[in-house]
Amino acid sequence: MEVSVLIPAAGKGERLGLGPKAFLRVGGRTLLEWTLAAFLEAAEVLVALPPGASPPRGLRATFLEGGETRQESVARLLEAASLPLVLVHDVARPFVSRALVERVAKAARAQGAAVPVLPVPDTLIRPEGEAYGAALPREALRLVQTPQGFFTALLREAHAYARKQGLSATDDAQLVQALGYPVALVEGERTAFKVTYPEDLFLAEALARVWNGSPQAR
Ligand SMILES: Nc1ccn([C@@H]2O[C@H](COP(=O)(O)OP(=O)(O)OP(=O)(O)O)[C@@H](O)[C@H]2O)c(=O)n1
Ligand SMILES: C[C@](O)(CO)[C@H](O)COP(=O)(O)O
Repeated sequence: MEVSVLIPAAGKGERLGLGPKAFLRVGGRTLLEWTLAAFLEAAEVLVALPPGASPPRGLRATFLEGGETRQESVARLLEAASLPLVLVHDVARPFVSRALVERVAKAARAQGAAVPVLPVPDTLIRPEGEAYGAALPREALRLVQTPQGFFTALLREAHAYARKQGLSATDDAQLVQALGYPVALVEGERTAFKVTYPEDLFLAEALARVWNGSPQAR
């Protein structure tokens, strides 16, 4: 697939508390190894590692040092990208299917920017102090995932604009939207959840035992 895959993997994993998640082993493989399995057809894979981390041997990827924030890590990965389409995917989402990768790549190739989203399965509220507060219209809301796909030139422009304006965001789509460029939505996958908190390891260990690259339950 003629895309540059950018894997921000330089995070400290502070909420999980077990060090950088890229090297966390689940089901006998690191999260980085699980993640790279979905991108074997990509023409180029670039991975941002924590400062001082030794690049793992035997993996088909180019490694560079990440930055202080996810946004800075992606900016550094972007500098090294050589193809006109990029997919940006968190190493913290190791169980990503090739079907999702292809779905995002297809939409990004057609529209310039695309991200996977999921409906919100729980009631969502805006608390008022310690009180319940107000319920939000969850049917109008979506959970955003990665991989996020973009024309490389568009994402470079978005990061340059963000640097100039002092904008920071939790994902790349927000930076592209800040340029006034529409971001398309495609169906995400609940199995592409982000390993963030200790309890997520129960889910990751269980999924690792049955994961065959497809998000469909047996
Ligand atoms: N300076 C940073 C911070 C985050 N990331 C990456 O961004 C993705 C999503 O971030 P998150 O889940 O928050 O990972 P961490 O930053 O490691 O987690 P925490 O916030 O709990 O420290 C992860 O793949 C992480 O490695 C990165 O490349 N560079
Ligand atoms: C990019 C992302 O995975 C989209 O949902 C999310 O914003 C990353 O958040 P984090 O706090 O950096 O884990």
